[in-house]
Amino acid sequence: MLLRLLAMNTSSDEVLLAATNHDIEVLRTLLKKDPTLAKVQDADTGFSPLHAAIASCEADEEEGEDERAEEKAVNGEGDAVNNDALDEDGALATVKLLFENGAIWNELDTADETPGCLALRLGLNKVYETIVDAGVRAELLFGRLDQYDLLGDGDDEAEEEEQDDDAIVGFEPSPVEPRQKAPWQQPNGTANGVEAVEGFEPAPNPSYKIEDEAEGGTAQTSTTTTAESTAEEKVTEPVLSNPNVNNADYLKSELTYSGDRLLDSDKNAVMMDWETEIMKISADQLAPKPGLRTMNVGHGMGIVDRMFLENQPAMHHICEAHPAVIQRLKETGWYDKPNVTVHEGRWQDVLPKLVEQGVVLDGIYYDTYAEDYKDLKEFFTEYVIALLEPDGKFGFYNGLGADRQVCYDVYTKVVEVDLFDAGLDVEWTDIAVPDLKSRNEWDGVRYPYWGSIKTYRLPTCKFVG
Ligand SMILES: C[S@@+](CC[C@H](N)C(=O)[O-])C[C@H]1O[C@@H](n2cnc3c(N)ncnc32)[C@H](O)[C@@H]1O
Repeated sequence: MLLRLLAMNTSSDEVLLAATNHDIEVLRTLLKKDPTLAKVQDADTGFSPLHAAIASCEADEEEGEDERAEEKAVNGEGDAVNNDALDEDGALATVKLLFENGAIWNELDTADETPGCLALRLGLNKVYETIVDAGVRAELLFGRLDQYDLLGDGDDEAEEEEQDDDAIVGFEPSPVEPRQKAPWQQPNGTANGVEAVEGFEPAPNPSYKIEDEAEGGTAQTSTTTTAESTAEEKVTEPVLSNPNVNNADYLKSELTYSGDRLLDSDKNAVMMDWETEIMKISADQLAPKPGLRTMNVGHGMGIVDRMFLENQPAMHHICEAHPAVIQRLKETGWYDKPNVTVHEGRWQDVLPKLVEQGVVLDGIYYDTYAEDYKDLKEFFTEYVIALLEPDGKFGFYNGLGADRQVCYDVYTKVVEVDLFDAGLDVEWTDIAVPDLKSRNEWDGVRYPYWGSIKTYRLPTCKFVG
């Protein structure tokens, strides 16, 4: 890569080369002239300067096996292995400088790796942690901006509707994990088809844009970055490739219960039997003894509701919005079970009524489908705090960013901060994710998730004491 870049002479190439060489002085000069250069991408590899700074710590492909073995012996398995690898500090300084200039933490290269994926794969732990921190700051910042954007003046319905239809680029829903969508997840899940969220430091020229979603949701995002182009010049047409990714469309779609899974009409897994252990531990954490008052939002296959009932609650509320699932609840006798109340409708409509009625609960679980992080946030900021006993517990299905480790790590921290803002402390219980691929769990499912993630982090939240 180094040689190829040497032959180039545009500002983009210069910045990629300086990043590759961890040449802080040159990089600083280039970025001072044009900070948007922190966001360029190499046309062939899709490398951003962040990728370049990290990738130069990787062993050369031409390097012989013997040399590599020798270096591994010196550096230890899993550590970065070539001479440049010894310059993790250089990579770290470069990465920090790039973030200060608005580099994008979750940009994908053509090999479908973000800078964080690369750092993790190469064992560059300090760089990885810096990227996670930058991702957290960027996501928190955009979360706040999103909130601010949605506030509007509050008295113009047309304006509010319009705002709902707008999308900040980088906040597109994703079919990669439709159960819970983190804002950055790209519409079609392909490499380079992503318009990502900026780095944490306010860039001199903020480059996120508000764009109207295309009607019908059928095309793809395309991002073109030429050697001289900037983030502002990227051509982005974010639209949905999956008609079921928003909650309203999902609730109108057909569902299929087939043995060990519940699929939507696009063959996305709404719920799968392998998640039983997660449901069991969640119910046990939230209602550890008989006689408690519990609620589950999102019935799905009814697994977590069965687990709640095993713990003999004094009352158990179920809130479910999909007509096919409600039909199933009727057919399988849930309406007749003692101490169970089924609430038909979206939690957004049901919960305000429960608050009004003065319902108080000891345990609340949230596991819906085709909703975004901001829905989960609204759920705990508005309703958990209104319905939960002072010593009650709240849990949710934690699949945010579960398609890659760096995103999962970022959202673990983002949700922790937002929970704390809402007055809730979270404790994580680690559960090993089974090897779903070798068990053929994804056969017949459109978008597998939990791909590379080995540990599910199960949240149990209590009011800050
Ligand atoms: C992933 S499944 C829940 C699986 C469940 N935890 C289990 O153990 O089987 C999600 C459920 O949430 C329901 N749902 C989606 N959006 C909803 C909303 N806004 N309000 C209430 N239920 C919703 C879906 O119809 C679906 O039944």
